[in-house]
Amino acid sequence: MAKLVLIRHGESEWNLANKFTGWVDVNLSETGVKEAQQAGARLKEAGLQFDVAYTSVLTRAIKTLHFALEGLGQLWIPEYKSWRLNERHYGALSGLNKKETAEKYGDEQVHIWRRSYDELPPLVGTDSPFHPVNDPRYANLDPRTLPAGENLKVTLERVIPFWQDQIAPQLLDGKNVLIAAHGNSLRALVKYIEGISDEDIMGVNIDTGTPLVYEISDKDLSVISKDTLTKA
Ligand SMILES: O=C(O)[C@@H](CO)OP(=O)(O)O
Repeated sequence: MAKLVLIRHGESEWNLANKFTGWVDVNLSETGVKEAQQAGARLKEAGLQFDVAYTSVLTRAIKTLHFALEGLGQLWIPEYKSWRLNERHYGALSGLNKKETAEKYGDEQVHIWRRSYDELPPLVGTDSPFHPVNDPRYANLDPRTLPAGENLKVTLERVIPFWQDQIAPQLLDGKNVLIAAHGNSLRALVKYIEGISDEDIMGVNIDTGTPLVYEISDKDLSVISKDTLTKA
C-alpha cells in the first residue's frame, strides 16, 4: 500500500479578487500562505512522510508544496515540476472577474464554463499575453502542445500521461507521493483515480489548502481509502 496526498494550493491573490486565473502565475495571498502552512501542520499531525513530491510550474502550487514540506520537516525530498499539473487554461476568460462575467453572460453559462467536463472557454490567440507561447517557461515545449484554452477533458488528457509515466510507477513501488497542484488539474486526477463520471465531476470541488489523503493499492492502483484533512 502507498499513500497519495493531493493538495490544492492555498488561496491565491486572484482567488481573493475572484478572477479567472488558469495559467496566469499569480502568488498566494496572505491567507493562502497560512492555509499552506496549516496543511503542512495537519500532514505532520497525521504522521505522514513522503518519498517524492510533484507540482506544477506555477508559483502558487510550488510555494504551497514548499510550505507543506517545511511543516513536515521534509523540504529535502525529491520534487519534480511539470506543466502537465498546471491549472486548466482559462483561455480568453483569464483575468476576468467571475461575478462581472456572470452578470454579462449569465450564471448558467459561467457555471458551465467553470464546471462542465467538455465545454471549452473562448480561446486566446497567440498574440495574447495569456497565450503560453509568450511565456519563457514553456519555451522548450512543442508550441503545438500549448493550449489556447482548456476544458476539464483536455486538462485530464494532459494530466493523465504524467500520472501514468511518472507518478503511478512510484505508487506501484510502494512510495508515498505528495502532489501540490490546482483546483481543476486535481479534479481531473480525482476523476481518473476514483472513476467519477463526466456528469458527477461537475459537482466536485476541491478546497484550497485541504489535503486529500488516499491509500492506494501498490498492486493495481485502486483506492483503498480516502480521507480529507479539513481545516480546524
Ligand atoms: O480561476 C481558476 O483558475 C480556477 C481556480 O481558482 O477557478 P474555477 O474554480 O472557476 O475553475
